Parts: sequence; structure tokens; C-alpha cells
Amino acid sequence: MTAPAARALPVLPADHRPVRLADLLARAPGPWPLHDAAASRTLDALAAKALPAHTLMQRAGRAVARLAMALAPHARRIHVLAGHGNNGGDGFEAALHLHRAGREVRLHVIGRDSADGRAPAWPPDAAASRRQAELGGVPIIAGLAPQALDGAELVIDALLGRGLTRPASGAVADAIRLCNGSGVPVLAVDLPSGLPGDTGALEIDAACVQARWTLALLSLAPGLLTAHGRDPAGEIWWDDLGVQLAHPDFPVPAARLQGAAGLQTLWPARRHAQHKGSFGDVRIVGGADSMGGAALLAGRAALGAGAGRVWVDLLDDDAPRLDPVHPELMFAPTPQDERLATSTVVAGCGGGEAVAARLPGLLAQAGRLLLDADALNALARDPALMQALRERGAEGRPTLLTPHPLEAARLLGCSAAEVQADRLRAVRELAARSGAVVVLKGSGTLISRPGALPWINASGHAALATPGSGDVLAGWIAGLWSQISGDRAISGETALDRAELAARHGVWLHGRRAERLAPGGQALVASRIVPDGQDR
Ligand SMILES: NC(=O)C1=CN([C@@H]2O[C@H](COP(=O)(O)OP(=O)(O)OC[C@H]3O[C@@H](n4cnc5c(N)ncnc54)[C@H](O)[C@@H]3O)[C@@H](O)[C@H]2O)[C@@H](O)CC1
Ligand SMILES: Nc1ncnc2c1ncn2[C@@H]1O[C@H](COP(=O)(O)OP(=O)(O)O)[C@@H](O)[C@H]1O
Ligand SMILES: [K+]
Repeated sequence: MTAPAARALPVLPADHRPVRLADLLARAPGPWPLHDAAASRTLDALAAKALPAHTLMQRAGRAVARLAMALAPHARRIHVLAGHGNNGGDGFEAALHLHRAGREVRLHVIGRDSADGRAPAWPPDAAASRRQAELGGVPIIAGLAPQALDGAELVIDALLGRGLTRPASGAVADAIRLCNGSGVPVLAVDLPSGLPGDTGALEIDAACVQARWTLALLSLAPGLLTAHGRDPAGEIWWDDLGVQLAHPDFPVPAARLQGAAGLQTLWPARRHAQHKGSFGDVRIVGGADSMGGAALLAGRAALGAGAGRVWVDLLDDDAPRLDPVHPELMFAPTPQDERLATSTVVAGCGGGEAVAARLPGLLAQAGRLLLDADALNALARDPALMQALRERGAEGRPTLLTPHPLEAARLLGCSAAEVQADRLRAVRELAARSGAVVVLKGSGTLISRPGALPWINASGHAALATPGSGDVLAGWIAGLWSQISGDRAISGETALDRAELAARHGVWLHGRRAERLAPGGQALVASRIVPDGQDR
């Protein structure tokens, strides 16, 4: 397997195809590119040009059929739902292969084959595949009747792929709902039909296939991995269709997928001759009123991630100044001198209204600053703080923002629904406006810095949807960040590079720990997500 450059398609050895995304991430030597619909059309055209006519769709169909037989080896009766684009073309090819392999195949053509028998205007490749399926003796049925899937053992969803331009409606939406209602396992071709591949954002009540598996072809869509995408996609597989492309016109990806690859190797070793001062100081400013726990979770996470010394500056004067579970944590007001310039400061966890008054000083003095929760809300309310944040960036002092979608919406002056409708756009916009590295949390957490390709994190699941898990994340990132700064700065990296690296690594480890603790996605309490030194 070769490392994927931004402008080349990653290549897998033939015997590795198709590959489960989890295995791809475990083996990949570098980040994996994710392509939007426009880029995937370009890739499609480049791939098609590199092969004899019609070969690409044949390969796609063969890949789908092979995976179907591997995932559901005992399925005899297989229904293929084909739409009227190239996704449908892949379905025709898959149907023909499965028919030849002795499966009892029914091919339903949805949306175009009218009762009056008029020839529909298929794209040329799909039209050729349809003819081949017909000549090959595959039974073709117009539409999907209500009981049609009774007795089916597998459905192949080839209704809509990257060509989706609006929410599924009419006969296509009806077919999607029948398919979901049937309870038959579904293998989706390229995308679960109805899911917008660029964003993963589904409108309320939008029809979308709930797949058990999705086989992505040639490129991976960002929408499979963020917003609503993970649920309808099921287990994601990928096949490069044996096309090895590197081309001057190769499209730039929309994002990169963050797995384990490329993280550990960038991390400096903990050497014998080092001491706690080598691993940096972290200061947590938060815990107002009844929210002291949030600051403790962040402090514990920074310690567990390997920070040298951790102080908690509680904003509630009456809260106890001891953590009996982690007596290593120190409690002290944040100093207003040069110690702040060499510290990594986390502000906001349980910060309430009180944290706002601390922000001007922290923005002016902290060497590395991570703003979370209430600190972000204060930033959204006060343009002077936003200006101070931009000035920090311009002076080379890095800041990390870790908003969830509503906090991001406040910062951008829009609604959380608008953020979720295009998470990649929102994170890019927030990074550009703030000059900071931004972590937009939620399923498929995004990490972005100004002017660079965003990352989509692949680890984690809904077990993280638990109070305090964001506080753990903030402390975890800060604990990592403090270790690659100061004495142990990675040579050749800028301050913003290190902020981004700490964010990518923290988000990845946080999600992976949740997966390990709750493999079935069962409930977790945030204090269990605090790292314990085993999370490398
Ligand atoms: N680059 C790749 O990944 C490859 C792509 N191929 C397949 O080609 C697909 C893309 O093909 P197309 O561009 O023809 O797109 P689709 O097959 O996804 O959609 C085609 C048609 O559906 C219409 N449409 C859009 N939204 C609709 C809606 N809500 N309801 C009803 N109709 C709607 C569009 O106007 C378009 O005419 C990929 O998803 C993949 O399956 C494969 O053939 C080979 C490799
Ligand atoms: N459904 C989900 N799938 C994956 N990660 C999630 C999900 N829900 C929440 N998370 C993660 O859990 C953390 C929650 O943070 P946040 O919303 O700030 O909560 P809190 O303020 O209670 O700590 C974030 O890292 C977020 O990405
Ligand atoms: K599909």
C-alpha cells in the first residue's frame, strides 16, 4: 500500500480489495483523502479514460457482487434496486454477476421505466449495462411493489449515489421506505441512497436507505463519515476498482480522514533523562458555581494524557480545593506573569458567566490557549474578544477552539441546523474568521486550521454523547499539546502545526478509548473516558 499524496489516488494491492474502512485505517501509512461529488466526477472521468470503454462500471458491478456474496454467502434471493443514473448502472452490472453466479436475482428499476414502455434516457454506460443485464436474462421489474421484498435475503441499493441533488422523493423515496421497512439487510452501492455525499446532512424525515454495509467505489465521500452519515452507511467498505491514478488534473480532496496513521511517529519519545518539567504545564480555568466537575475532568484528562504539572483554577470560591480521586491535581489561581506564557491553558470547562472576565488576560498572555464551552459563548458575545483572538494568531500564539455545533453556530452567527447542514464549510469558515485551529465536535468530529484541508476523525461513537466528555477532550488535547511544545517542540513544525497535531491526536484517542470501553456503543460516564496512560 502506498502513502496517498493529496493529488494521487491511494492504491491497494489487488488482494486487499475491497477493504473494510476500519482495516484500511489500521494499515494505511498516511491520511486518506475524501472527495466531494465534483472531485469524484473528475476521478470517474480520469479512471474511465484510463481503461477500455465501459470497463469501470463492469468493475464496479463485479466488486459489488463479490462483496455481496462474501458478506451474505447464504443469501439466495437478492433484489437489486436500480435508479436511473450511473449508480443504477453499477446495480445492473452487479445483478448480472449475481445472476451468473446462480443467485435468484430480481432487478427493480425505479423512477424511469414508465408503464408506456418509453425508453428512458440513461447515461451511456448505465444504458449499456442495462442492456447487458437484459440480454443476460436477469428478470427486470418496473418499480417496487409493497410486498416485493417478502422473502428477500439481501437488497442491493443502487438507487442514488453521488448524483443526488435534492432529497429523494416520489417513487425513489417510496422504494427507500419499503426497503427500510422490509428488515432485509442492505448493501448500498457507493452511498446509502438519499444521503448527501458531500455533507452527510439529512433533513428531518428525509428518505434514506439504512444500509448494513456500504461499498464506496474509487473515492470515499465525506458525508459517509460526518453529520448523519455514519448511521445509514453501516459498515463502510472501499474498493479502488484497480485503478491507479496520479494525474496533473487530479482533484484536490475535500478533507482527509483521521485514523491512527501518521500520529505516533510524530510524537517525541519520553526519555530517561527527562523530568516533569519536560512535559509542560497545563492550567485549567473553569468550574464556576456547581460545575467544578467539568474543570476536574479536564485536569484529570490533561494529567492522564501525560502533561507534566496540572493546576486547576476554580472560579467557584466555595468549591473544595482537592480532587480525592486525583490528588496529583493542584489548585491555584492562574498567575498573571511569564509562567502564563509557557503554559497551555484550557479556559471554559464549566466556566459559566464568570469565565468571561478572565478571557482578556488569557488571550493577551497565555502561550497556548484552548477555549471550550462557556469561553466560546463569551467569545461569541464580545467582538473585542474575537479581535484579541485574531491578534494572538497574527502574533504567532496559537489558539484552539473546541465548539459543539451550537457553540459553533453562536460564533458564526447562524443556527446549529445551518452548521450541521454543512459541517465542513462551517469549520473552514470558523478557522478562517478566528485564525485558530477549530475542532467542530459531534459524530465525525472535524479539525481545521486556516487555509488547510480539514480532517474528519474516524473514531468514536454515541457513547461519547455523555455529559463531561467534551471536558475530557479539552484536557486531553491540552495534555498532548503541552508535551510537544516548549523544550520538546517538534523541529520544523510551527506553533499552529503543533496545535493541529495535538487536536487531531486528542480527538482520535478520545474516540478510540470510547470504542474500546463501550464496543457496542453502550452508555459511558465521562470520568471513565479520562486517559490512563494506555491510550497511545
Ligand atoms: N467515481 C466513482 O466513485 C464511480 C462512480 N460510479 C457510480 O456512479 C455514481 C454517480 O452516478 P451519477 O452521477 O449518474 O449519479 P446517480 O446515479 O447518483 O444519480 C443520477 C440521477 O439522479 C438524479 N437525482 C438526483 N437527486 C435525485 C433525487 N432526489 N431523486 C431522484 N433522482 C435524483 C440526478 O439528476 C441524476 O440524473 C456513483 O455514486 C457510483 O455509484 C461507478 O460507476 C464507477 C466509479
Ligand atoms: N454521537 C456521537 N458520536 C461521536 N462522538 C460524539 C457523539 N456525541 C458526542 N460526541 C463527542 O463527545 C464530546 C461531547 O462534547 P460536548 O458536546 O462539549 O459535551 P460536554 O459539554 O457535556 O462535555 C465531543 O468530543 C463530541 O465529538
Ligand atoms: K446507492
